[in-house]
Amino acid sequence: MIPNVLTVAGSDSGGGAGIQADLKTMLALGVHGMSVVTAVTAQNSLGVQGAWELPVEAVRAQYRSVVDDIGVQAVKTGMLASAELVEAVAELLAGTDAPAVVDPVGVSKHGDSLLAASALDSVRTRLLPVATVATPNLDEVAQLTGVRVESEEELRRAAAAVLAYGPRWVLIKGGHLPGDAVDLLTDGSEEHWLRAPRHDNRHTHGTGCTLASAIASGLAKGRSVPEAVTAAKQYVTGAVAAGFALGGGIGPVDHGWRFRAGA
Ligand SMILES: Nc1ncnc2c1ncn2[C@@H]1O[C@H](COP(=O)(O)OP(=O)(O)OP(=O)(O)O)[C@@H](O)[C@H]1O
Ligand SMILES: Cc1ncc(COP(=O)(O)O)c(N)n1
Repeated sequence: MIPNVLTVAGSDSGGGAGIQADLKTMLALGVHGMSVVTAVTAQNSLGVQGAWELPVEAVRAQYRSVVDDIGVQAVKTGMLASAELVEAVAELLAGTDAPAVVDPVGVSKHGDSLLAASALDSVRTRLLPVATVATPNLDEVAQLTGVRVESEEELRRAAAAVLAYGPRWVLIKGGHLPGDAVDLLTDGSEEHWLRAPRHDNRHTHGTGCTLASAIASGLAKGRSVPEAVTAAKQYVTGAVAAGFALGGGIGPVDHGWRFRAGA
């Protein structure tokens, strides 16, 4: 049986992040990918030129179509744009019997806002409590909790501040710190440090989406959270190492790096 994984996220016309990154990751990791589109962005390697949210009923209808007929073994959320969409998706997740990986996408790599400031409170109080794993980057940690991380030691304080909102596990992504690419996974009692060499590659568009979708794919296959996160980190590290120059700015990671390595 091939597990079904659902992404609830925004479309990236450039194909490097969002829904497109999620579905490519799912194909590469051997699960069946499905999508609920929350917003459409006009986006490329230079930034986000425009963004349009879908009506909340369109998001609910897509979700119900997939879950009620096909069924899901894991869900991943990404760009949710507004408080109304965050709250609707949190309610849908709460009624779904599958693990949820919540990537609380706030700002794109180019600094374009992908979430209204008025939605932050709904992320804290409605979305994070229904997450099996929340995967904020350091900017999102600062936005959501006020904790600013400038060194590896401070990742622990960031994790505690996010866990206080109720996700079962948190993976704090230290990709924006200098030095090794170090992330901290914890549920408040166990700690797992995930360390990979930093690849000196500026083509890192979509790393966060790719990592969260890879975790959801592992959970859908029945792996534990630490096992799924460890495998996902290996996949994203290889994808960053192979990332390619596309357009005039920050190119995408290579979701197909394992196929090419084996070709
Ligand atoms: N240059 C790099 N080399 C190796 N790993 C990296 C690099 N940059 C980021 N990572 C890893 O990629 C994953 C995503 O981390 P990052 O902090 O970039 O997330 P993000 O900012 O949410 O990504 P996104 O660009 O999708 O918003 C983490 O496991 C991080 O350690
Ligand atoms: C639709 C969508 N979702 C998520 C991201 C974050 O990815 P990045 O930080 O690499 O720009 C994005 N740029 N676009």
